[in-house]
Amino acid sequence: ELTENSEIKTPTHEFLVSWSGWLHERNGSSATTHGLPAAGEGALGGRLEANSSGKEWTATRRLPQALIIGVKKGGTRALLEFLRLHPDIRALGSEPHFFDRHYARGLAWYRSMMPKALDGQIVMEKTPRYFVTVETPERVHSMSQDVKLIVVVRDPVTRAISDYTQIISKTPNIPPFESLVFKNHTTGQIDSLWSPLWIGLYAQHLERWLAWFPRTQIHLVSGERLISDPAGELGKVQDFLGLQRIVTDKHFYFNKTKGFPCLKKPEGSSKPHCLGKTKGRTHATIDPEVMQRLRDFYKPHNQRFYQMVGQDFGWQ
Ligand SMILES: Nc1ncnc2c1ncn2[C@@H]1O[C@H](COP(=O)(O)OS(=O)(=O)O)[C@@H](OP(=O)(O)O)[C@H]1O
Repeated sequence: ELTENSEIKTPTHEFLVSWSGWLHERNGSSATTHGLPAAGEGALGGRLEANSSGKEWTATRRLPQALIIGVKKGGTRALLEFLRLHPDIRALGSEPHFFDRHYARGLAWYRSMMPKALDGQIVMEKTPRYFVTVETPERVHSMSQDVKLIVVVRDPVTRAISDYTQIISKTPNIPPFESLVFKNHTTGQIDSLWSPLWIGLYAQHLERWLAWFPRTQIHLVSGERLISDPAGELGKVQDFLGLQRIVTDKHFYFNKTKGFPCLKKPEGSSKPHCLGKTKGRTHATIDPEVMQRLRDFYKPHNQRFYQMVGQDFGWQ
């Protein structure tokens, strides 16, 4: 199910998402691709029907022009699903893990995984692990110097607990969060190399990206605001991508049972839709003292991150 973190295992096109069956609201504009009829992947696979102007449009597989590179548990799936409502975005549903795991397969393979797109449409994918893998920035840069990079960041303490919640759901016998956090329980030294904590050292990871890409090419999304004001965050992402603001507050509703914003009409459907069960899980209650230790630990790292990006995310 594409709302999960399904990873591409074999070079197959079966994972490719289909073009929207849902006609997007588009401010009455008849601009370029917005004027196309909704069509299935089959229709996009070859030549599309001639449109009203009698012109033919051919969709091709292209390398992505935008990537959601992280962070794991930041809200990357929500962002991708929301962006997908935009008729000028063609997004791969699963995580291809090209730059971190399947790089040896080559760019032709990577391109073949991408959904077909028309001229003017932006092709994108999300693999949250890219943000923290050392070799990725250089590899992405060698594919394209102009690629637009998006990072969804979330309070690193909450993010770590979210990560742990996923780990324990798969490996129920692992020790409690409170004991994994410390390298040495007696001294209270934090184990910053434990993956759920290490991923939250955003400044450290971002620094590696900034060695290859200018700051202007990296857009940061607040994972918290993506929940409290999805339309506001989506507006900024659309601006960053140079797109018309088509995904707006009209597309969202707050689902009280889920406790998260959901889509009134997701891509390819006319029914309201929330993300799957693994998104928006109930977190374990963590010892408040350990929480405070973690907040203290992240404080200087967060401050450095705010300075680097020129934005204060307000994490405590
Ligand atoms: N609209 C909406 N619905 C459900 N969940 C939402 C939404 N927006 C953001 N989130 C938050 O997304 C968190 C999962 O992040 P990711 O999708 O980046 O996770 S993953 O890295 O792909 O595993 C997930 O983390 P948990 O709450 O810990 O499950 C959510 O808090």
